[in-house]
Amino acid sequence: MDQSLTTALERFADHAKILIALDFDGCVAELTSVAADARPVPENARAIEALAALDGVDLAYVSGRSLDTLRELASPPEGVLLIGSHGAEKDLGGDAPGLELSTTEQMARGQIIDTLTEVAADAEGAWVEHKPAGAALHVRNVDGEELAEHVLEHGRAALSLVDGAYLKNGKKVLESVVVLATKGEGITDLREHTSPDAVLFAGDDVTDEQGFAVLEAEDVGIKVGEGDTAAAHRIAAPKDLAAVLRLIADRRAGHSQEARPDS
Ligand SMILES: O=P(O)(O)OC[C@H]1O[C@H](O[C@H]2O[C@H](CO)[C@@H](O)[C@H](O)[C@H]2O)[C@H](O)[C@@H](O)[C@@H]1O
Repeated sequence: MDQSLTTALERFADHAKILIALDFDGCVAELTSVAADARPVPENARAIEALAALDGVDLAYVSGRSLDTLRELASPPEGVLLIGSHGAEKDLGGDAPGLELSTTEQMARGQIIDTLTEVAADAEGAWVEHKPAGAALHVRNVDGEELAEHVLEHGRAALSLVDGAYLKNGKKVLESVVVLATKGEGITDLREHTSPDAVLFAGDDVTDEQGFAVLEAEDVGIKVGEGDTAAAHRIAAPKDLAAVLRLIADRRAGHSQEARPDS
């Protein structure tokens, strides 16, 4: 870990109340060719469990996955807050109703699924994930970069004819949703809900940039992997996240036996 990240994490860990918000795929879990096979890297899962047990720490997943899928794949410890569907779904621990689509949105979602299913039928390896607010066209298993990009382009063109379909690009995936929401809005909701002194957000994909965009001076943004980013810090891969989380947990556990510096 480079010194600037270590210094930022130590400063972050010393705040009395912190929020740690984590993307799932490509951040807590390695990317997999079968989307349903994604699971937290075991060291990351252990570090998340350790943090969840500490006072003054709120943990959250901020993911493009649906809430149901996120719960199943991530198996978050009790009390972890969940933002799903790129901000369109929330579980902040209360009785708030789940995502409810209007009749128009339901029709648009149906058209998105039909449109992407037709596109995928033309390309071996492509498949469509049905999601609460839309659908995702996956091309990770399409043979060849050029063909995969062509399938995504076909999807974008076909979706341009669907009223109310908003597009989100990701890693080997084109998502289309009927509810406009972002991870930035999700992180802002989490900040309002938990009132932390500082927020850490880590993510690997294009949609995570909207999360980094809402971070403030005391916050820490960590990009996982390669690519342009607004995050101030970077780690190479999901397996490197555990060291980040452990540093925070160890420093806070150490301080809990003495007075916390800023409390
Ligand atoms: O915001 P995230 O938690 O990172 O979720 C983003 C999307 O992740 C999933 O797709 C990605 O991960 C798959 C498993 O590693 C991989 O096969 C796929 O190519 C990636 O795009 C998920 O299937 C989507 O629904 C999420 O929106």
